[in-house]
Amino acid sequence: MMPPLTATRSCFLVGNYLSLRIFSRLQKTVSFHKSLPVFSKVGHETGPLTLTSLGLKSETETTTGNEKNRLQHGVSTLEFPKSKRKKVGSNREKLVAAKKTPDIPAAPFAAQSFSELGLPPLLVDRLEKEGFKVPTDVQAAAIPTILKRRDVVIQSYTGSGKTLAYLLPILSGIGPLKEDSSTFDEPKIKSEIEAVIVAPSRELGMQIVREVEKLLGPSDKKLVQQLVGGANRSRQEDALKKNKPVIVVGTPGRIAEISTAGKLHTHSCRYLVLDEVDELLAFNFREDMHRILEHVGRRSGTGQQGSNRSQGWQPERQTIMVSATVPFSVIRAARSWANDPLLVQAKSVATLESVSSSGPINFTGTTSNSSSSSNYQKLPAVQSLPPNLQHYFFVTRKQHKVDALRRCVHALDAKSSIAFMNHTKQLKDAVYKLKARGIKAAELHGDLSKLARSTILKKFKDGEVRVLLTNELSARGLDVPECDLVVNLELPTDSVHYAHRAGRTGRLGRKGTVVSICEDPEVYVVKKLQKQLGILIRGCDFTEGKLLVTEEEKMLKSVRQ
Ligand SMILES: Nc1ncnc2c1ncn2[C@@H]1O[C@H](COP(=O)(O)OP(=O)(O)OP(=O)(O)O)[C@@H](O)[C@H]1O
Repeated sequence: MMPPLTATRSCFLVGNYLSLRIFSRLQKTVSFHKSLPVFSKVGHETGPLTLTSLGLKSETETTTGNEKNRLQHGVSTLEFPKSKRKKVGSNREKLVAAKKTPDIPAAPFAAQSFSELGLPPLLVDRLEKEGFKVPTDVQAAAIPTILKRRDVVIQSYTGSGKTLAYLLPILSGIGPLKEDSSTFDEPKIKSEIEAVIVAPSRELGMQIVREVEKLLGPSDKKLVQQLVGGANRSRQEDALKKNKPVIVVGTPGRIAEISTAGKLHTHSCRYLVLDEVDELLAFNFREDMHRILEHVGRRSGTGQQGSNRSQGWQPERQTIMVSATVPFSVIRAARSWANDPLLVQAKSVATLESVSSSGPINFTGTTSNSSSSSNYQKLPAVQSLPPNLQHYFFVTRKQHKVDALRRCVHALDAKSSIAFMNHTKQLKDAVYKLKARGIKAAELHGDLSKLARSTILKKFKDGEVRVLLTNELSARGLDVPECDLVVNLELPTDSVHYAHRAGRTGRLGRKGTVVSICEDPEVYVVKKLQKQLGILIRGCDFTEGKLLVTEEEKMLKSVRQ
């Protein structure tokens, strides 16, 4: 269990960052397997806060953050004279309005239709029925590239539609919606999986399953099978046998377990997707990922396990790696695991060679030769964070944090909020306090059973829970479009975690607000995050039921008194 994020620990995280980089590098020199060189030392499938990404963290930092803020938010300064204190009530109204309207005017739509991307008519029809009419930018870039059978690394900001960006080309090639679906009913001698999708958490895995089921429709939904941890394994194995799915979606541990037991046949698999790939590089996934990478799409007799690379063997599969945050370790992994992969971003498709020559590809990326923390570069944070987010911080004492959260929810009239904490015990206390104050709150963390987690998530999605208190478990991939507020009740350990937490709101062009509630000694951490992300995080106060942008120094003084 990690200690609380105290000021001292924050100092350690940020101040001693260089030492951690060196430590991380030392670890990386100890490779577990030739083909798996990039696992960092920590991380958990069920998600207590980890330092995983410290080893992945950028050594770059914007020196012109204000310039970027001007561009992103239309504000010109970080200073807020008293005369410029303003209510954010208008933002609040817009948040509610954004929820009511089905149209998303700011959505990142590029191409006019899915059919112009080369998807089969059956699939396009199904998409239209499900309300997906126009592809997003990243879908417009990724779909034709994957259809051309290229391996890809897809990087685009949270909530930009990366899931469909890889699911649609896969469903064009396999299952009942594929181009020539008449061949789908061919009797199979042996049930073979054609696509394996790996996700770091059960929730994300289940979310992807639901997305595939939606597209396959009720009569064919058994063609996708979830293999997530925490669920009954023998039931999953029975379903594999009985339903003969073509797609499996799961967590690394469970997929590897069933594969090792000889009950998952993936040697002829055509697609391997690694969703949230930078998280999948974590140390605790290394053995399971090793198994998956070695067995998915590996035709028997074509290579010896563990020696494939040295013998020039290439797996006969398409490898698709996806995340909003793509550090250089992912690029290294892609070079090792994929076949001449391309980097697909919202408006570009490039070779990986172009990445290495131009340095980091986003704020979490580091070039292999950048070793000094003073070697900061400009950070295109916009690549990882949704464009319509407003970021604030509020300073208070530890014992007043939960009350600050309550005031924040009321001030913004937020209907659906996710509040992040780092430790389960404090999280439970916070839920208790919020409930005592009449707020519909619930907890979501790894100590709960899979069933309890799904029930709570459903309640949150249905609007029965107004504030969901959770930890890093929910920071990645969780898609609740209605979520209009993210609160960091405890600060994330670094900019990568901040980006994924923040990305739970403002999805697909919607507006969203992120408020970090911190103690006075932590303000410098917020400032550091602001710099690293290249965003403006404004000081705020909650007065008379409104969120007020404050004059930063004044607020700090009043808290210190
Ligand atoms: N073309 C589209 N039209 C309308 N809605 C879409 C479209 N593509 C995706 N969506 C919806 O947008 C939301 C966000 O998509 P998705 O979860 O794939 O984002 P993401 O980029 O993977 O985010 P994250 O990085 O947080 O995992 C989902 O609710 C999805 O159903």
